[in-house]
Amino acid sequence: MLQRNESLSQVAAAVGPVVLIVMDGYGLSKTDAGSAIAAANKPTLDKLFAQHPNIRLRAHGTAVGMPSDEDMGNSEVGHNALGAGQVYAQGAALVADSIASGEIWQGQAWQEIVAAAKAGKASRLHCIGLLSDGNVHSHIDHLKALVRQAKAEGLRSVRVHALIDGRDVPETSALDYVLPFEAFLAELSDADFDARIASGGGRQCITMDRYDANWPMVERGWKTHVLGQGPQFPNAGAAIEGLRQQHPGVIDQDLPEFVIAEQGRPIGTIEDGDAVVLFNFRGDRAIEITRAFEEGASFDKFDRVRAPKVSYAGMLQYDGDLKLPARFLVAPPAIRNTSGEWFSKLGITQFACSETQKFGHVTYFWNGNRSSKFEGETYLEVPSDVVPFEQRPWMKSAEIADAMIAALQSGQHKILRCNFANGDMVGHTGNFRAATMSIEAVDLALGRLLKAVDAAGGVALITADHGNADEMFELDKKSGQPALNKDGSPKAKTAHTLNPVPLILYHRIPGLTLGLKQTAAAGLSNLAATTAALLGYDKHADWDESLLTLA
Ligand SMILES: O=C(O)[C@H](O)COP(=O)(O)O
Ligand SMILES: [Mn+2]
Ligand SMILES: [Mn+2]
Repeated sequence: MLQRNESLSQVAAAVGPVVLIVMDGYGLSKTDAGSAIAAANKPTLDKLFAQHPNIRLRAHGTAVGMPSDEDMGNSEVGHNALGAGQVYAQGAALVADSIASGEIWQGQAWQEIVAAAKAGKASRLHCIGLLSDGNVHSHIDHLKALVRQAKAEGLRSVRVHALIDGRDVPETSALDYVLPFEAFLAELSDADFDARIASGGGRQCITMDRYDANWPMVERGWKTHVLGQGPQFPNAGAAIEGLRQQHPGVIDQDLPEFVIAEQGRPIGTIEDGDAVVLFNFRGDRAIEITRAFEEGASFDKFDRVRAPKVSYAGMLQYDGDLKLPARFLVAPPAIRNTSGEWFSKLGITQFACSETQKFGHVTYFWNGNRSSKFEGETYLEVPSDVVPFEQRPWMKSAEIADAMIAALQSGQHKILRCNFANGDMVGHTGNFRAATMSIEAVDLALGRLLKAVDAAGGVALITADHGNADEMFELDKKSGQPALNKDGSPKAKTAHTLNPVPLILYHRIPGLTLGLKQTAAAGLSNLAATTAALLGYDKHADWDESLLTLA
């Protein structure tokens, strides 16, 4: 149980609602070079930083449960840490460890996959997933381990369905992964074992939709991977080169689908009796394609044309409540005692809001990858546009602000949380000007929202889950200046950054002076206890400490 803290009782008595605002993709860069945040006109944020207590939080690497401090943060691990108040070894680390110890191969799930593939006509394993070392959704080393083990187990054939990244890694780096990987498969192949890439496409074009935003993307992936429909190429390297020629200027994540074929016949359609592993470990973008494989005749999201009877496994279980998928190779982190759960147990009402693209971030990820609500929680999803976000950099920031303001005015919620997707979603497009506008849109929304916080006598904690818009250009490691393309233009960066994020404490409650303490370890996981402190409670024993200070 969370205990009341007497020394905080005056604070709690003075504080109305507590508003938690996540500016997705808003990092604090060391330099203004290439920062869309530095370039943005953002009077509200400027004032917040100048006039209100603010500190830096660690939002990457081991501070959020990633294997190493070379790993950038991401929305899953960031929102898990924010909501759970603690840091768990995350999917990336759990899978790497399980492979290193060999435990993954001893597990029942893998054994069943091997047995099923062997029993099938083609002795074939399909591996679908994101082909990069981004370590956000997947890691190519995990895929290589799967292929090696498939051979060691005596399977005769592996087909890889490669989603092209360019979003968690440099924007046109596809061939840096595809070519060595095709060489790796060729080297492993022999008279008894045949491993090849069979299909693929840009991750923002096929298969990896999330939060039911765009099912036609998943349908396109299904047609590509399962039915073998799409433009044909002799191998994936040729596919990338060919598609780039056909679609000049299109970056990797947006490349259309491709199918590898011999004499006009796709080499790796998915058939009855095959085994399929989705080697992504992160859940949000893995759930829809998993449903397409696992659901029976009631599946109504698109016409599958043919639903092969396969043995399917996820690298992890993506949703523990929905048991999706039923079979998984590595157990996900068992995230317990989240702030959502404990505040709910205390009868504290909670409101969570974002637009579709980040809706699951403030609900499912926030609550430890749990898809059902805790008692006293109210969720509101603002439907996202289905467009390239560089065309609408304001996204739904105004509507989210409207919804939060209405929720504050209703007086029904004690804790309200929201996510502004802009800095991240527009940051991922690599479009500097649009990213600058995206930050300006957040600033405008924030200005309105904070007025409502004042009117309600509330306190706002404003933070982010990781950086993105803070570095829109690849920076030269030595000079710190933007790296240049051959034509002298700066090299766009689409991935997250390793920068810390802000935590700003905002309120205008008369007579109340609060501060934030900057500690060396201060990170996203300190937010839950800080929120509890504002409400007059000691933290849960599992949570990292509160950063609130009293004057
Ligand atoms: O899925 C994505 O869009 C990127 O891989 C990571 O972005 P997110 O972690 O901010 O969602
Ligand atoms: Mn994010
Ligand atoms: Mn992102």
